[in-house]
Amino acid sequence: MSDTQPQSPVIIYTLTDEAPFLATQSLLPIVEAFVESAGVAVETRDISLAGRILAQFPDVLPADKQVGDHLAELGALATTPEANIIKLPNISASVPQLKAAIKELQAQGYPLPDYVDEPKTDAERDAKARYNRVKGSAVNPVLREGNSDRRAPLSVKNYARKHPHRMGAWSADSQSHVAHMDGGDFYGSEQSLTVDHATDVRIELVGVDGVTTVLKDKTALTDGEVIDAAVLDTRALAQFFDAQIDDAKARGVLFSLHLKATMMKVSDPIIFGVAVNRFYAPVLAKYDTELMAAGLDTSHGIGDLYARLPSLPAELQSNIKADIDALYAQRPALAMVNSDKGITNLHVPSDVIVDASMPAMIRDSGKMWNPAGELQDAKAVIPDRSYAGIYQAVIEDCKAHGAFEPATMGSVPNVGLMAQKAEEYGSHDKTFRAPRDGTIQVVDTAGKVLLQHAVRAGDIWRMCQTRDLPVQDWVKLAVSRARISGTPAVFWLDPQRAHDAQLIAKVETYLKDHDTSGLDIRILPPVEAMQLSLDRIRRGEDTISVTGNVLRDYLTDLFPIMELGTSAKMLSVVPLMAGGGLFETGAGGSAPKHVQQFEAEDYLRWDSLGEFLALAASLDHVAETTGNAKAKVLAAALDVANGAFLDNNKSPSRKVGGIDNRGSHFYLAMYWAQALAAQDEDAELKAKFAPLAKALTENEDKIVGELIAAQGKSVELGGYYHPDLAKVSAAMRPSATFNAALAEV
Ligand SMILES: NC(=O)C1=CN([C@@H]2O[C@H](COP(=O)(O)OP(=O)(O)OC[C@H]3O[C@@H](n4cnc5c(N)ncnc54)[C@H](OP(=O)(O)O)[C@@H]3O)[C@@H](O)[C@H]2O)C=CC1
Ligand SMILES: O=C(O)CCC(=O)C(=O)O
Ligand SMILES: [Mg+2]
Repeated sequence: MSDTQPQSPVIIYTLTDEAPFLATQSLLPIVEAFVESAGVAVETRDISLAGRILAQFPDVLPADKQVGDHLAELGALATTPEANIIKLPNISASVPQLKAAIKELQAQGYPLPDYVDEPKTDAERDAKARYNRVKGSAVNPVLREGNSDRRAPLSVKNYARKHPHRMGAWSADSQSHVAHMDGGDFYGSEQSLTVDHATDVRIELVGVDGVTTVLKDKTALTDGEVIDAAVLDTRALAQFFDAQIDDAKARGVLFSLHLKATMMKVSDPIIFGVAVNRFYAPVLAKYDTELMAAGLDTSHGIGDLYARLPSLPAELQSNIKADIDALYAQRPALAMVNSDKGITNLHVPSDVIVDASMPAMIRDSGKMWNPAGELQDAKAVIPDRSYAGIYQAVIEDCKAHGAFEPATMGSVPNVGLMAQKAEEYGSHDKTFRAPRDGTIQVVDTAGKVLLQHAVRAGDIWRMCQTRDLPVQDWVKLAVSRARISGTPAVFWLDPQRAHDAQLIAKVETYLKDHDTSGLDIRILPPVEAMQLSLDRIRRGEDTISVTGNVLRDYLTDLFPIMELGTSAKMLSVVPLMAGGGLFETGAGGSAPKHVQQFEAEDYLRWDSLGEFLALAASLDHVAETTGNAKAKVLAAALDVANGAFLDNNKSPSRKVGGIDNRGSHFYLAMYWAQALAAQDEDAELKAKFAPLAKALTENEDKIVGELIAAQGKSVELGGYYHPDLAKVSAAMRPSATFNAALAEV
């Protein structure tokens, strides 16, 4: 870049999946029309599941069907000061989702290889290895080169207080509870240490048979990083599930399993599979030979059994189905994902994801849907003790004091340790299912054993890394948020946990690097931190939660869902350690059920407020880092527009006939143009947007009429994972009047 020809700042807007992707086809043309007036370029990059799959096969696809590896490109960009990325939620694919996406792409004429569960040839192994790269949470860890700052902006919090969402009432005799193991879990077996110099380690299994197998030959450790390892005893896990199945039956509550099989893509599908194996044990044992021959893999859910049934003789199929139905009569009822369609909690591992599923249960009086389509008390099974206790604390608090009140409750923003694949969410390449009995050990280049566990075949062992610079950055961010907001900040760390004990030492050291005078900064074990935060929100007081990567994920759905009704309304900023900015939109997912509704009735319920907030933060970042005064004016006007959007309650309503996502985008554009026309800081922008403000204001009824007239019929998008762009764009921009007004800018 030369001094004479400065490149214009670039905002990267990501193209993802499902509801946020659909919404983008309506919002992006608006964003472009506004942002380019500040000399800021908006570019897109495709990080959708389909895009990520295609990017793995440049050698297989014909030239006209090849796509670049946009994720790798953005991952590199995130480590530079120029990064300014708006990241929408994307699918973290389970294997059933991955297979469905591959099938769809093949049907569209992409000559992709199949995903073979048990590859036999080199070509099959190569294809599976490539597919594994896009499986699970494959995007966020690559882009998150910084820690996270998630909170409800004041305007959003005020809106929620003024228009409180409905919270299900809680009764003191609710039977709902959390069940976890008492031993044999990761929590109980964790070992941890801080390495005092950079080194490489090897992970190996020394078998009781005397044979040593290298599980991962090299992992680079940096000076001062914390490493830990833990093992989950899968036999203890199976016994635990058996006991919980019996207990749920005895108490007459739903059996419900809450894991993060998407993000914890190696460990949690195995745990999920053990639960499926135990719940359906009598049927799986009876037909073991046939089901194994059919290729059943229960870590993909009982849905995998139904998917494989067609390959069996008709009579066998109906016998298996009848036996499963008979088993349901003896088992506790399962919590349902979709009771109309008979989709249970154990069908697909990506349907029930703990960060969103537990808050939804707490919001609904501690109940979940039963097979009859009614709400019922549930046993929430969260096997590992590391984080299960926090949910039990919330349940007990609701039983004692009733549901939380959005109109009066305080807020719990979060500062989360996330950078450089911190903690469990970076452990996938170091997670193994023990192939044989023996000892798994972590050995450095000098031959010293740093960590070791005795394992039995089938146990799940994992190692995590937490680098030092991210910890320093996290402590700094926590102090800065506490200072700016004047709010107490609590580090949720458990001295009984080996890993947390190492972090506590670091936090105590690095807090001394900052001026903390007058600040209330504490370190508390998670359950106590939860209780303190709950007591305070009931009094209307705010408390910053400063947490590791997993609690960051859990708490930033839990508190927003209680406070705001949804995590879509969160501001979610990742100040990148290299100086760039990553602006995530909301804290939730991609809401697949919204797509189903759109296809059925041309109505998109997705709320893009998270995108609006991210865009304002991204423009602010442009202004701060490049001195672009027009970007500053645009950002300030967008803030005003977001306020008007909330005050006038223009979020999508839930049903056909109200304004949906597209209508909400029109209102954002109108308020933004009005705010630009009303400001006097930049005459050029004022002149440019005054005509748009006038056109949109005068045509409000006409445009809303056109947008509502489009609703109420089915829509065909030419694909689910890889829809036809022209069809989506046409469906998402049905108002000719609005489109024409935008085109004038
Ligand atoms: N950052 C990312 O990339 C993330 C991606 N995911 C992915 O999203 C998918 C679904 O995950 P799940 O755990 O079910 O989480 P979701 O957040 O998608 O679902 C929970 C519920 O949150 C509400 N919700 C979330 N965002 C919005 C929005 N913008 N507008 C309106 N409602 C919203 C809806 O609830 P209601 O109907 O009650 O209003 C939704 O059904 C998975 O594929 C997962 O991998 C998940 C989390 C983060
Ligand atoms: O990456 C994912 O799969 C989910 C991310 C998530 O839930 C979060 O960051 O809150
Ligand atoms: Mg989350």
